[in-house]
Amino acid sequence: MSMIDKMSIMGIRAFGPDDRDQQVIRFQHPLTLLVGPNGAGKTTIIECLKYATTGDQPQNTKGGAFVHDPKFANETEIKAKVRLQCRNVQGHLIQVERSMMAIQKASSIQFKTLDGVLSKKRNDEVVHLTSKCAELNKQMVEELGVSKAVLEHVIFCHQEESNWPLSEGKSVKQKFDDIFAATRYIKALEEIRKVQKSQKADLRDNKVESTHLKVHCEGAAEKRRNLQTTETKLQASKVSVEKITQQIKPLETHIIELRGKQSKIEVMSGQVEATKSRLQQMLDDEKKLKSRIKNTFHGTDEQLAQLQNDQEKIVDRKRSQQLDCERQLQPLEEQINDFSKQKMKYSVEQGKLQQVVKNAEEQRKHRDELIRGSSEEYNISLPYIGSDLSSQEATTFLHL
Ligand SMILES: Nc1ncnc2c1ncn2[C@@H]1O[C@H](COP(=O)(O)OP(=O)(O)OP(=O)(O)O)[C@@H](O)[C@H]1O
Repeated sequence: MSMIDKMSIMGIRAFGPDDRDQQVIRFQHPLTLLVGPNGAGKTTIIECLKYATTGDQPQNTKGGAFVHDPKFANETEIKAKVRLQCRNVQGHLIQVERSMMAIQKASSIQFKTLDGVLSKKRNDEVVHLTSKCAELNKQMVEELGVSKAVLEHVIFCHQEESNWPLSEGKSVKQKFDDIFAATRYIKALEEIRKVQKSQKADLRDNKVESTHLKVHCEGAAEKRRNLQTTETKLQASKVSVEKITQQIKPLETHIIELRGKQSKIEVMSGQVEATKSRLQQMLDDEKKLKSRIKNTFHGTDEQLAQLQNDQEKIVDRKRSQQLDCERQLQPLEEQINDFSKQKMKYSVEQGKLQQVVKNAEEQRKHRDELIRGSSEEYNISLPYIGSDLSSQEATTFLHL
């Protein structure tokens, strides 16, 4: 629980602005009673407590009325300061200091709020939070663990406003709502309902999804098991493949050797085939030769050799005779050639002459027609009318 230890006031309302005017109030626990005559400053102390904790000045003090009046001090400038020392909700010592300034102008007082500072011990080190860099009022609410509404309307309630529970219902309700943070609570409830609703929807979706996921999980587990089995099989297969590969290696070498042998055998079988076909050819030749042999020789090999020798000599002689004949034949062939050429020449001449004869025959026929035509025209009787005219007859006709 938070607790107020002491507070010093300077330059607020009737409290003077000089250092010697500074008043320090030590609060007793569990209860402190402020007793004094009217105008002694009891209300001011409560106002200062509220100001120090919430940062709020009393109502109707805008324009610097909360600060000690400069006219009273015969000063143009008054600096007011409230310093409050207390224990926060964790029991740690904290101190808050707030300052204001009132400057006397010709016809009015200018008011300024100066920086506030919250000092706090953290790990044996004093940390200062200024109102420049932190939200001092919010920080104080957190430190004291009491809401601003409670500080304002309950703990440090101004005497002039202490009758608020008797005021009209709407404002009473508003204050109670603020004190009990009902508005926030209602908002929070609404928010919780919204979140609950959305989470229920999410939950429904998640349930459906989880059903699907369960199915997927089971499927995945099944697949994982299958994968494991397959991997085991694969491993075993790899081992056996390795073994077989090792066994195959010498076999491959053997196969290479066998292939070499096979190609040699193929070459040899080709040679055998060729030999066989040659043999067959020779057998056929032998058969043919044997069929052409009319008289079988029954003598010895030497006699056969002698006979062959004789035959070769005869063949040589015949060849020499053939050569002689060929030599004699050559001029005869040349003569035949010349004769052929002459024959060709005569044939050409014969053709030409035949053409001349044909032309002469046509001219003669033409001549005969002319003679017959003339004899008919001039009524000349011809002895050989109707048959071809001889040259002499034609010449005779021309000399008539
Ligand atoms: N701006 C100011 N400058 C100087 N003095 C001021 C200023 N405002 C108020 N005062 C004086 O401060 C005193 C107010 O004191 P306060 O109201 O705190 O006394 P109180 O003890 O609460 O009196 P009561 O018992 O009548 O409520 C008054 O004497 C008033 O004249």
